[in-house]
Amino acid sequence: MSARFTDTLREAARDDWQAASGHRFVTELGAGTIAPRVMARYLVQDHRFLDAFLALLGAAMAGTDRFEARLRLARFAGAVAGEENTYFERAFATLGVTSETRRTAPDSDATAGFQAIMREAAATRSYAAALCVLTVAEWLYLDWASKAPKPLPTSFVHAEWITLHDNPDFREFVAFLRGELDRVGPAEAALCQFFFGRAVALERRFFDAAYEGDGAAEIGR
Ligand SMILES: Cc1ncc(CO)c(N)n1
Repeated sequence: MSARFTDTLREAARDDWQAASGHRFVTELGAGTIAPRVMARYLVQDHRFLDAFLALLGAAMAGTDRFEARLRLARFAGAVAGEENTYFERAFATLGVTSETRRTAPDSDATAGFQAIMREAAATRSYAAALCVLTVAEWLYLDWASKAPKPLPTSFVHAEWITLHDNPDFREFVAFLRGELDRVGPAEAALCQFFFGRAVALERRFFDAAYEGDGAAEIGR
């Protein structure tokens, strides 16, 4: 039995994948022990990630060769723009993150790296390249979220960040992305390896960044 294309991509990025999905951030989130300033710093950066992510979804939507795929991507974009975005607003209010902080906190290197790779993937006009970055982002989050200990932590700030990435619709969307990448990726295998591997490394750095910046970038308490 030959391995799926997406399994091959993940295997090639194995070290960074495991470091990200087993990151301290994930462990502390699942236990509900994460420091509020770490969670706040992460969410401020992730809200910016979401902006670039939506733009990349748009590129995939434009680039796909199938109507069914365009519909699926569009439905997901609706969920991200809707319920996921309101989570951020409620979490910022609960954590006491002001609009001033959200506006003025500098981009972390990982955030800037994600914005750059997403723009780069969109600029290739390759559906496969866009799919690689989207697949890493969603599959890796499903991976750690589905392993979170039960019962979930009591604060919605923690619990909802887990359930947003571990629910039947999200699971089905990851299966869709993988199926699409298995279908169109092999024709552009080298390009896919290039984007997939860098995106996994950025996921790891993105979690690292939540624990850095106890200086000028410090927010919260
Ligand atoms: C950095 C990052 N990767 C993946 C996801 C899942 O969409 C997210 N919200 N943030």
